[in-house]
Amino acid sequence: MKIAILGTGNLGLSIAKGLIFSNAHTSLFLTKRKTEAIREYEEYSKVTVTSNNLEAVRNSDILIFAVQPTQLEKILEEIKEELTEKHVLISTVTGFKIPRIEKIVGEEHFIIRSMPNTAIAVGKSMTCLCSNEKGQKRIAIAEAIFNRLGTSIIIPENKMQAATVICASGVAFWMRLIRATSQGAVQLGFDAKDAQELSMQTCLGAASLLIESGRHPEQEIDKVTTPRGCTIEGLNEMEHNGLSSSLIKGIQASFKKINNISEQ
Ligand SMILES: NC(=O)C1=CN([C@@H]2O[C@H](COP(=O)(O)OP(=O)(O)OC[C@H]3O[C@@H](n4cnc5c(N)ncnc54)[C@H](OP(=O)(O)O)[C@@H]3O)[C@@H](O)[C@H]2O)C=CC1
Ligand SMILES: O=C(O)[C@@H]1CCC=N1
Repeated sequence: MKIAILGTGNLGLSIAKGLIFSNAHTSLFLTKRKTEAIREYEEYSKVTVTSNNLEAVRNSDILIFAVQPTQLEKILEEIKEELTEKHVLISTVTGFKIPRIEKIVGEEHFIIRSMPNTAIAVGKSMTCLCSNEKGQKRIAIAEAIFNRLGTSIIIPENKMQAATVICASGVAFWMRLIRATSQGAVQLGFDAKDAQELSMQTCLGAASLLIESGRHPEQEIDKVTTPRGCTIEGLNEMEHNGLSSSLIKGIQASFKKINNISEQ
């Protein structure tokens, strides 16, 4: 696949790393205006680093846009005359809806919105996808790319904001939970390095149990909570202090904010 990432910042570079390390491209163009920070990626085979978006578009079939929301309109205006029927446009830009993209480049193009997360750099992104009507014919290409870099699901566009909160912001939420449990482990006597290892691996194991068994979290909790034991003691103390409620409220606040941003 001839792929271009237009806007190789945090997310764009995470996608690039995932593509490079899974050998998913036949050529990969990485663009940004100040290229010094990503110049080293030219060492990888079939990777071109450039500030020239038009060159990247001309030489690629799949265009992944990973600029900030305020930068997307400008870049679409810049490249729209270069678009042909071979191009599949995949936007990762938060809150920038498909009709707005169509208004700039035209409805005749294959347009897909994707919401990956930064775990794409290690091939573990949960990515949500949706498309315009035309794009339905090419969404399998986006699935193929993002399934190499984790897991993907197709959702209606009106759920993209919610998906952003749960999956993209979600990485930050889970990081805090890992940090908090590491801090707890340090207080119980582990050094910081071991504490983080215990916390990360336990988190991975818990998620893997659910993924592999298909069971509900409470079924797994029942297996751990010995009557009158330490697990239920700790769990109930966390709930008295609002663990579940605080997470749900945080998710709601995040969702409210994302809806406000995309109305602006
Ligand atoms: N971070 C995340 O977890 C997620 C982010 N997103 C979305 O992805 C998008 C990117 O986010 P993020 O990576 O964090 O943002 P960054 O600011 O890190 O990256 C944007 C990049 O775009 C480059 N850029 C800006 N204008 C142009 C241009 N005209 N031509 C070429 N490159 C350009 C910038 O570099 P330079 O200034 O050198 O040009 C910068 O490196 C956002 O819309 C965000 O909402 C979506 C899912 C998850
Ligand atoms: O925090 C944000 O607004 C963006 C969207 C999801 C991840 N980063």
